Amino acid sequence: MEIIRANHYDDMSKKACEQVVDQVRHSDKPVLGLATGSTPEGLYGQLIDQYHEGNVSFQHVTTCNLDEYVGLTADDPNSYRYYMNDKLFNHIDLPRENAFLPRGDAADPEQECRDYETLIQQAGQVDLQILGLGLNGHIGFNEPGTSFDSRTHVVALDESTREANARFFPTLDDVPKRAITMGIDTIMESKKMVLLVSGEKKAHAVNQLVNGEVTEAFPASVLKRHPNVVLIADEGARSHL
Ligand SMILES: O=P(O)(O)OC[C@H]1O[C@](O)(CO)[C@@H](O)[C@@H]1O
Repeated sequence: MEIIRANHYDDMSKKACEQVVDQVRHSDKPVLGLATGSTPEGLYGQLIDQYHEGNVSFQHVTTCNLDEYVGLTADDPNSYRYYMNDKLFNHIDLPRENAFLPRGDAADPEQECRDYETLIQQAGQVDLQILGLGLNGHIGFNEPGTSFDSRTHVVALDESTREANARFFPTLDDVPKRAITMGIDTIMESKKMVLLVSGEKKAHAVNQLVNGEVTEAFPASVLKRHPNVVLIADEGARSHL
């Protein structure tokens, strides 16, 4: 795993933006795997700036997001579809029909998982996957204990994850209890991964990732088995290394 040392959050976002722009410029039909949460917001802001400055176009890009809450519709402000529209898709020239997330309001979430797997295969596999890191080592919504062989599936969210994400909802009770997430094996099929981590509160998780063993108890540790992973971590996130 290559570690790129960023000074601070904006620097991390800039360095991640360079990776994405490079990928988009040098592929005919790039497939980007995208993530939500607070961490990639700066990256998305930088991508919008690059687009407005005429440095990159997304007309030939397909995107597949990692996850979505079960039960939320696309127009629910807490859905990840809404987040992606608001933070990125509404501001760039990505054809909307090329922007995929699992449908949180699908009548049959299990079937939606199977359909999403098919969709990723049809898109032609993810060239570059953006990842954030949960405090407990989760990637996507793959919580500790998730099999490394997992494909896209419905998960029951850890209480700690619901609490961490409660800041986006009116109350903790409003945070959905289930989500659809790409599985770990699905994520590992990406050709390249860029893991973004910022801030001292993630320093413990970064240390466990870099120096700990590969174990299903810490899902992100699986990334050490992938040949092409870049960790972009700012000073706070690296403070326990
Ligand atoms: O970037 P944040 O908000 O710290 O979240 C880290 C990870 O947790 C999730 O938000 C899920 O809880 C992921 O989507 C994200 O990658």
